[in-house]
Amino acid sequence: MKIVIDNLGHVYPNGHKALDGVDLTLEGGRPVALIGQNGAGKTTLAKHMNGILKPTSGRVLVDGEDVRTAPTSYWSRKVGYIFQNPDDQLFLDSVRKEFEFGPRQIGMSADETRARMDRVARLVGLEDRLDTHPFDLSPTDKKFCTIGSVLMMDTGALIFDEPTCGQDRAGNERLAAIISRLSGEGRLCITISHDMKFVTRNFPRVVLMHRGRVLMDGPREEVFTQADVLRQAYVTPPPITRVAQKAGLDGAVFTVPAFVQALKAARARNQDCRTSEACEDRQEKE
Ligand SMILES: Nc1ncnc2c1ncn2[C@@H]1O[C@H](COP(=O)(O)OP(=O)(O)OP(=O)(O)O)[C@@H](O)[C@H]1O
Repeated sequence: MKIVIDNLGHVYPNGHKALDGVDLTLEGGRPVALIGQNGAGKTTLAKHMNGILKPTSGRVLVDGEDVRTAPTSYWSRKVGYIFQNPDDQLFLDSVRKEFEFGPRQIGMSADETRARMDRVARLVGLEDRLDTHPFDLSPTDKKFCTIGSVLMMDTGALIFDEPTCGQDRAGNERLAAIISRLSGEGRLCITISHDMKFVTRNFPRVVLMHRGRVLMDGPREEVFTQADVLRQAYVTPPPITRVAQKAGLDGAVFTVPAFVQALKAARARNQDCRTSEACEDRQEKE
């Protein structure tokens, strides 16, 4: 799946310009995080990728097809959108019915639907809850029910809008495992998130938005070392990254093991410096 966004602009009917010349190419099985402060335009951008919104200028191409040329129902078979609030998505009286709903709309056979349901229910951890009413699920499982119902459509790309909102640590780990699995299958996973710990741990590519534009797009290691740009966009790196930066450790540090490694490397460099004549000379000069 390849999504090309070409000079995309979006002005809402009330005249508010939410996107202003966005250029992006999203492709393949490398998970991408969309970050930026509230109102930066992340959701507006993502909603163009499956035709929920149509460009007011520029173009969005999904596998070469312009999103303006077909209704949202067509794009939802190609790009799944998992909304932030499960209550906006769930409306049937069992997990099973939620999972069957999408496939039924597109005329999938009963056998195919059953086979998919087995796979998806296992992936989202709801194989024992298929006959439960979604409103009787825990908030975490409710979220996984919405994810499962979208996964049933077997789309090449998936958009997760604030998926960690209201999740506990175990929920975040389940989510990370699902995104990793889907990416490993070559699906394009795009995630909107304000949770920088989740972003830095799970998304090799990060797109930073600010006032309807892309401010940075690159590997997380590059994006999270641009402290000035992040500040300009009101994005705060995770605490461990900030501590490492304040301590002058090299590179972008996102985890405790990486912190320990960077600290050891810095100590070893200092040790080498103390024992080498060249460093002693340099230190004397300094
Ligand atoms: N239906 C709408 N009509 C008018 N303006 C809107 C509409 N939806 C969003 N906006 C405005 O467009 C801008 C971008 O909103 P959007 O929801 O895309 O931002 P976001 O980066 O996803 O923010 P958040 O992180 O809070 O979800 C904001 O100023 C928002 O108020």
